[in-house]
Amino acid sequence: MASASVVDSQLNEVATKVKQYHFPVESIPRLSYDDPEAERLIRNEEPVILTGTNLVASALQWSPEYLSNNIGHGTYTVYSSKNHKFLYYDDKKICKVPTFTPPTTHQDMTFQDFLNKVTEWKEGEPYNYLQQSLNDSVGPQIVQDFAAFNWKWISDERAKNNWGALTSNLLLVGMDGVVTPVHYDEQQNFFAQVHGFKRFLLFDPSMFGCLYPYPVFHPHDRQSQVDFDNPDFDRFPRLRELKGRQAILGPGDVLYLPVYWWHQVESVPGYGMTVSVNFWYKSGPTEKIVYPLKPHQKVAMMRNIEKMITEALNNPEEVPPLLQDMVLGRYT
Ligand SMILES: C[C@@H](CC(=O)O)C(=O)C(=O)O
Ligand SMILES: [Zn+2]
Repeated sequence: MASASVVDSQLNEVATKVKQYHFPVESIPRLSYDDPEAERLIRNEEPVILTGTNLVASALQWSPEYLSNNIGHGTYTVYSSKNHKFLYYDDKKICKVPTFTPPTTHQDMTFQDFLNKVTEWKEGEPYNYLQQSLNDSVGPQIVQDFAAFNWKWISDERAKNNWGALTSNLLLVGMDGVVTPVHYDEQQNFFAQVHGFKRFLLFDPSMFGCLYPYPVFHPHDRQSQVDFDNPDFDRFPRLRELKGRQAILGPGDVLYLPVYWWHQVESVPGYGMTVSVNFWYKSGPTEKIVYPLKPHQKVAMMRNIEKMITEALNNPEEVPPLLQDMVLGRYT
């Protein structure tokens, strides 16, 4: 397990290697977990990298090899993609878009089979990304490591910020260079980096108009239609206004990723496989409506309006003309 100073020097090196895109990025603050400023940012639903939480200190030994030797012989969901991008889709919504073709496939396999696929991988073959909620199928050593997470710290954070229940811990084991393209989630997230380095690109909820998410009824709901590697400024002109934030995480780092914040997550190419564990929490109730509404509240409102219109029309194809009739030439 690398010391904090080794991780810091590696982070500086990684920062020089990550891909630059068309938009400017500013760094997310990197603060000790007990810094009052860190607490203020979390309270204010702004992202912050936390050091020293020891949230997953017991998992810093979770190299892919350690996991292969200790996770047991249960099966785990492994996604495969023809390229390094893993664009999420909700298979329950495919029925709404008959022409939809899933960009990835997935199958359940043992961790050992997954690791064999990765070690035997050759250029041109599909990329693989293990993404599985941690459950009781893991071996006793992993259970012991999981139980030793700093649950007191994270439970105190949940209570202090009045969040809802922990919904899941996703174990993420990625090949070198895999990317989860830009999207937002509807849960609060403490994202713990365990092995290897990940670069997050973050965009605050007010950037909704620059990131052109798929319609809510689409299988790619919550995902941006934009491809940062091939930005289509004709189709998505407000992409030019995009301003991003960046967080580079090394082993032991925890990123507070606020609900509705857009993020793209990259396993930094050339730094090997990555292992992460996220902690998704239901967001808390809105204590009191304060005007003007915050951008993420407007996103939630837009989602509800889209859902209501789609349901009322009972035909996704009628949604675009109705919304255009409502807006074009009247509000534009
Ligand atoms: C799955 C993860 C992305 C990644 O680590 O590839 C993510 O989007 C999240 O934790 O909200
Ligand atoms: Zn996410």
